[in-house]
Amino acid sequence: MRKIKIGSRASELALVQAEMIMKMLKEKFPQYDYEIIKIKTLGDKILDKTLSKIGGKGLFVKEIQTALLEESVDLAVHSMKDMPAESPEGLMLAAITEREDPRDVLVTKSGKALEELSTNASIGTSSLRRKAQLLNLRKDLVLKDIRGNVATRLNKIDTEGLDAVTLAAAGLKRLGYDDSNFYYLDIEAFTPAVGQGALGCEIRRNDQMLYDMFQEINHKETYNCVMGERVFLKLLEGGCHIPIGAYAQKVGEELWMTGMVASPDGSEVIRHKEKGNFEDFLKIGTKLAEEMVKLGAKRLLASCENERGEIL
Ligand SMILES: NCc1[nH]cc(CCC(=O)O)c1CC(=O)O
Repeated sequence: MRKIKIGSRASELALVQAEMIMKMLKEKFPQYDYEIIKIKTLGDKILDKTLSKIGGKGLFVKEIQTALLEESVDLAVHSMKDMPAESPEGLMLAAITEREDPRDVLVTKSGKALEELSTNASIGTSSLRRKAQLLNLRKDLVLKDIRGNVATRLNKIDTEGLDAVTLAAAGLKRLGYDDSNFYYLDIEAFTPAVGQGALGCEIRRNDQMLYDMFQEINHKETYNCVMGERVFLKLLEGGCHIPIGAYAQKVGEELWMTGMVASPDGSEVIRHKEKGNFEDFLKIGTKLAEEMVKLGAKRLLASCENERGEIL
């Protein structure tokens, strides 16, 4: 009997996510054995530098992809937000599961709204996208770089004396945090990261059995939305770290997608919406990128040569 080995980062969130996928597999395919194998990635080992300085988002997935290629695991569960634009040769994305809440959350001790924070309040985040959008809404805010897993970042409200931290709702919810001190940032005014809230299942391209199994696990609606967002990201970002985000959703029989590009100081934010037939997700992502270039996204992108940072 085949045993399916699932590779996961060792963080609490990554393990919860790997367990969610394992449970879905077990329910549909109880005839197989499953095991989660923890893998330490470079992004987990280096906690004292901002991510961009050590190589960007691929850091969280590279070791797991190597384990897949070497066949020490058969499946990798990733946050789609952390996945580079393309899978390495020999691997493929077999499924994307139903999206959790895509919004970002401001966490304070007492559940304050963004408008309620005092002047010059300090907020912990290392994400260029979150920094730019926070500053765009409140230019008095003082942004502090923080790294580490979700629990570590939440603790920094106390340990570093911050007024708030911003995190993805999806991670907080999956970890079971009580949301009484959450302030959900409005998705129209605060664009999520591409793929935020969605999980991707990566396999070896030649693993027909797992490929077939995952056709029953894939969430078509989330798949179209996230793949559309990723086309937008690939066309605009081009390996350059700038504040960028996108969010697509199904509305009736249509797909509506919002794109966002900003200057790192938040003084300029360009947002634009495109919509079209739900199956035309690649076209819509492409059109959105083209329209945003016309609106000045190129000029903001050009500034990235001197402004490098984390994009997540
Ligand atoms: N950058 C790490 C990361 N990757 C995915 C999530 C959240 C879960 C998700 O988006 O699915 C997080 C934590 C966070 O940004 O708060």
